[in-house]
This record gives sequence, structure tokens and C-alpha cells, in this order.
Amino acid sequence: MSDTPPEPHNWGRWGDDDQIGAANLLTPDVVKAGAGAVARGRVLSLSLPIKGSTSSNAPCTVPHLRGRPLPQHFMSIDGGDYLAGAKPPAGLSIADDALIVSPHGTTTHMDALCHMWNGSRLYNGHDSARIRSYGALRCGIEQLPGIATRGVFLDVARHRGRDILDPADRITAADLEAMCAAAGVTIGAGDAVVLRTGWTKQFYRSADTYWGGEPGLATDGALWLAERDVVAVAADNSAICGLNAQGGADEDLDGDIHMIFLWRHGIYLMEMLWLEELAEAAPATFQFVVAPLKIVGGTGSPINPLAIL
Ligand SMILES: N[C@@H](CC(=O)c1ccccc1NC=O)C(=O)O
Repeated sequence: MSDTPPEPHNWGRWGDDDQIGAANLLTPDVVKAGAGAVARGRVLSLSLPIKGSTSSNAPCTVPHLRGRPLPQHFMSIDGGDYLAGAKPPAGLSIADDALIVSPHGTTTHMDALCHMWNGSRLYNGHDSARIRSYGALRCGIEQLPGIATRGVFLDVARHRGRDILDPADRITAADLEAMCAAAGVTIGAGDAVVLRTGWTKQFYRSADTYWGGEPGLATDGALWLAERDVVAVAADNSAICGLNAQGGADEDLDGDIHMIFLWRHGIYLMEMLWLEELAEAAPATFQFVVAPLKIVGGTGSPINPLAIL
């Protein structure tokens, strides 16, 4: 059990009460520089569809981690109610619905800083006993208003001349350095880095292959990004790190990607993005805009990140 993280980390950097971590890097200049990365005025969604299943026998239609519940989407009032005799209020027929989503395993999502920790302390030393069945009283997702900054797109699959990386492939600091040099981009404080592995496409080809491991970021790659003071790291895989055939991460706790980003540095993670249209447009940089739902005490949120090219 460890109560203080190994170096390097950001604990105390923005004060002992800080709950938003690297979002402190989103200064007015950083936000304006993000807007300055818009060249054509084209808006792309980087989100998978949320497609509900209301039956355990329903086919697996959206990428998800093995064993995690699929989104549940129920109509609460629909055309059938009126056909059965319900009277539309004031002559207006209204359709309404309800959604149950387990964000970390079944859809494009952002992790709150309270999502993972080690020992008895959350990011910045907050007491982990503050995370209870009623929600997280520290570092919940509602603490983050949103992120608007420069996005840096690193298409690792294309860099290696591939459409989809192999499950054993790991993205190293040397890869990141080589891709930035090739694109002429210097990653700086407050940037959001978007990594493409192609892995989400694998689900639509074969769910069994998708669940048999996944490519992802290596420990030295994570430390390299943290050193550059990024606000967030996003990827199209489901854990940012690579996973082995048993569905677990291989790193020890000091090298674990979620520990390095969320727990040690307060850097936000976004997983299960859809990056295929972005890969076609292939911008080196763009404006990245995303906001979580204000789920009080939430460990994360479904998101629809936007790339504005
Ligand atoms: N997005 C998922 C996946 C994940 O992070 C994960 C899944 C299996 C084993 C290890 C994981 N992350 C480890 O750092 C989660 O947040 O639970």
C-alpha cells in the first residue's frame, strides 16, 4: 500500500485542495491557441454510437470490454402509448427515453480523477474513503467543466504502415518522438494528445480478437507525455495501455498507465474513441473540445469529443 506516489507526480502543484489536476494548465492562452488550430472549420465527432440493448440475448452491437454490461436504452413514452389510448398533452405527442450506461467499459468516455488510485489516497492526496456508494466526494467528474485546447493527432497505426496494430504492439516514447518530429509538432503544456491504434475497428471484424488483448501505450510513452504537461490523453483502445490475452495490464503499479496519468499527474484519460474519419482527414493538430456530463460524484462520463479541423 502506498500513500504517496513515486516521482514524477503533480501532487501539491496546484494547492492541497486541488481536484482538477492538469485542467489547471488550460490557461486563456492555451485555450486560444487551441482555437487557433482550426484551419478549415470542419467538425468531426470522435464518439462511438451508444446503441442500447434491452435484452441479454441481443447481439453485441457496440465495442465493449468483455463482461461489462451493454448500454440499456428504454423508451419511457412512445408512439405505442398513444396508439394504446394515452392522450397527448395539449395535442403534442412526446417521445421520451431512459438510458443506463456503465461508462468505463461500454462507450466513448472520460475517466474522472477518482476512477483509479493506489493505497488510501486519491490524486493530490485526497482520502479515498471519500469515495463511497453515494459517489465520490473528491475528484468526481463534475469537477471538470470541460476541455477546449489544441489536439495533437498521432496515428500510430499509419506511422507503422498498418491499418490496425497487433494486440502485442506497444507505443513507446521513441514512437511518440518520431511521430512528432515527422509531423513537425512539439507537444506542449495543456495539449490533448489523441492516439490511434485502429483497435476499435477490430471489434466490428471479430469481437473475440478484440477481447484477446489490445495494443496500447507503454510506460515510457506515458511518462514522456506526462513530462510534456498534457491535459489529457485519448485513444481508440479501451484502456490507453495495452492489454494481454487475459484482459489485464502487464505493468506493475509504478508503471501502470492509469496510475501515471490519473493518480500521479491528474491527467485526464478518454478511451474507446472512434478515430477513423480523423485518420482520413489526418490533421497534425486541431481544436479539441469535450465536456463530461455533470454527474455529481461520478467516476467518469460518456462523452462526444469534437475535433474541429
Ligand atoms: N477503461 C477501462 C479499462 C482499463 O483501464 C483496464 C481494463 C482492464 C485491465 C486494466 C485496465 N487498466 C489498467 O490500467 C476501465 O477504466 O476500467
